[in-house]
Amino acid sequence: MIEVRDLRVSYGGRVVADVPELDVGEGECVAIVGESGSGKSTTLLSLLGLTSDAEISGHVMVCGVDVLTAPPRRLREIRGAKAALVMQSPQAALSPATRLGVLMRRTLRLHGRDATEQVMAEAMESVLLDPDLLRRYPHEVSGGQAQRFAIALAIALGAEVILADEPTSALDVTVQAEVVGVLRRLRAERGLALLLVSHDLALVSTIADRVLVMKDGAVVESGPAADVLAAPSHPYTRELLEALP
Ligand SMILES: Nc1ncnc2c1ncn2[C@@H]1O[C@H](COP(=O)(O)OP(=O)(O)OP(=O)(O)O)[C@@H](O)[C@H]1O
Repeated sequence: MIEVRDLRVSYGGRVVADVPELDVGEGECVAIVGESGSGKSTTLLSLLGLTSDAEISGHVMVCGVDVLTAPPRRLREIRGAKAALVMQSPQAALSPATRLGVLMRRTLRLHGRDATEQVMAEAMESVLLDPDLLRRYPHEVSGGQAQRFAIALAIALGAEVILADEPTSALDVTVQAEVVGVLRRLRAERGLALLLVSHDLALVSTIADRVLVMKDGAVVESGPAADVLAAPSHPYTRELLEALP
């Protein structure tokens, strides 16, 4: 689903992300962790060609598309459809005067998909949301429901990969668990691949198969999540773990 080799992203000659290898297969979850400014979001965004001012080199395949060489038309085909981006604050991205159902219908049509009540209801049910919520405005749902709606939108569009940037850090702890539960379920039931950016190692330990630890733009450690989190080999990873509450 995602295959990255020797990815290097720079702004004004300064390398902000240098990722030698990153693979996410069907049904897998890989997490990129590291402190603020370490290059996590830049890495994620560059996988969808969303770093417009950056100089980028390397090889990036996402859902069969060679992202760094593909024409814009090919990139638009995967963005938001096969590969969906889920951001920290979904409510900020939802238009305040548009009901959720209207937004879902418009988005489906924009991507040339059927927007039947059944398709929309199934997408809502896949994230454990009542389809009746489609009648509500964004301010009438909770943060956790809005985040699950963002995931439902991705599912309705046929997403095979979700790239999630701090998807739970704007939510309180119990609601975080709901969102993580939904993501786990989608992996198991639909083989959804998940690339997760987070600074929250407790969250990562509950969902990720593999972890990449970034510091100052470089990958300082990577491997199976259980190994990296149980016995970190790099001092920086140990520091991150010690900083856990
Ligand atoms: N458009 C841009 N122009 C110039 N520099 C940028 C741009 N976007 C990001 N950077 C720089 O790239 C570096 C990595 O930023 P990035 O947002 O990827 O880090 P991060 O690990 O995701 O941090 P956070 O957790 O705070 O989002 C930072 O030094 C940032 O200032």
